Amino acid sequence: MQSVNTSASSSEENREHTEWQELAVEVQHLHKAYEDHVAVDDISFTVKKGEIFVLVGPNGAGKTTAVECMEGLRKPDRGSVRLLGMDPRNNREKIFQHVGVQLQENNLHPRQKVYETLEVFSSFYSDPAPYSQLIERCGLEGKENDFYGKLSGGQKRRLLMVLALLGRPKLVILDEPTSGLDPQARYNIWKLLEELKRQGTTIFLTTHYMNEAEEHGDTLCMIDEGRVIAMGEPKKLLAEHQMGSCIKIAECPNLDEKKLKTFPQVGQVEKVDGHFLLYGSGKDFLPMITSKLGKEGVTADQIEARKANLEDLYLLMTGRAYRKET
Ligand SMILES: Nc1ncnc2c1ncn2[C@@H]1O[C@H](COP(=O)(O)OP(=O)(O)OP(=O)(O)O)[C@@H](O)[C@H]1O
Repeated sequence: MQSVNTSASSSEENREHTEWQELAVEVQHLHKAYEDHVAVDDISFTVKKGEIFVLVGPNGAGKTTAVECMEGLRKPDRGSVRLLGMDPRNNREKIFQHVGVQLQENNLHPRQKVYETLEVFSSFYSDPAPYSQLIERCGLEGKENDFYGKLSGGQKRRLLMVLALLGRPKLVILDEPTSGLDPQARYNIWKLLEELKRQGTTIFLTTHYMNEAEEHGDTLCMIDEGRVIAMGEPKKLLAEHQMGSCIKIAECPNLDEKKLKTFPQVGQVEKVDGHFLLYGSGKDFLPMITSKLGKEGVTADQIEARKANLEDLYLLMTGRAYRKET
């Protein structure tokens, strides 16, 4: 009897240990308020080692606050954060050696040259990555002798990315790394992040670009008003919400949202600026709906069909109107 119990408990411990070893980030019941304004309201998620985890949400949703709590820069009111098994507020030195964090733009001195900044940051690590390769990958070659303050916004952002990667981190935390970058720079940054992922680096980032989240994210976490509203693999999230295809229909006197919702295989219906958006899935969804619409007097030129995407889901879940910020 005893040996069964021992083995059960040790297998339980092993399971927990293995689970823990597979996690790069664990955020549990995180809560943070600024005076009486709750910015992060009881959010929990885990990031598996080696994945790209994307946090999205409207302006003011609480992403940066959550990221700053994760980085140990803000003290949560409640809840816990573990990065590679460590509390970021109590293990700053160790975390710094293994977790690459993208600094804010105003953290660097404008009169320091790019190469001086890189030299200083390299000296913090026992085995830094060769910065010449990283600046080339981030499109900053030739800028080594420029003052930081003279770089463009996009170049500054790319330098901050290089600094985050200098220590060969196991985990990288990036707040809107591709924001404000031109399409070529975005493409190159994603190529680099995908390569790091293949080498085993875990990547956590926030973005407003839903196409990037859909294309590169292994797991997506959507927050709104400080709370998690959807989480999972992008493709599975779309499937769960029956968002395979989107049919845009011009408004027509015979149709309303209630009626459209009764059509077969329809998951979601939205009325936007003089037309309806009808989301659904199933292999005969498009021909069936087109035929049903034809019977209601809708002509082919009043219908547009396309694949539904994560931006559709995001807009559906977070709404299209601006929120009043408090
Ligand atoms: N230092 C602060 N003091 C008071 N309120 C703050 C502070 N920082 C953020 N807030 C408020 O907390 C809420 C969440 O802000 P946060 O910056 O975390 O959102 P976000 O999702 O990162 O937004 P964005 O996409 O615009 O960067 C907002 O309502 C914001 O006004």
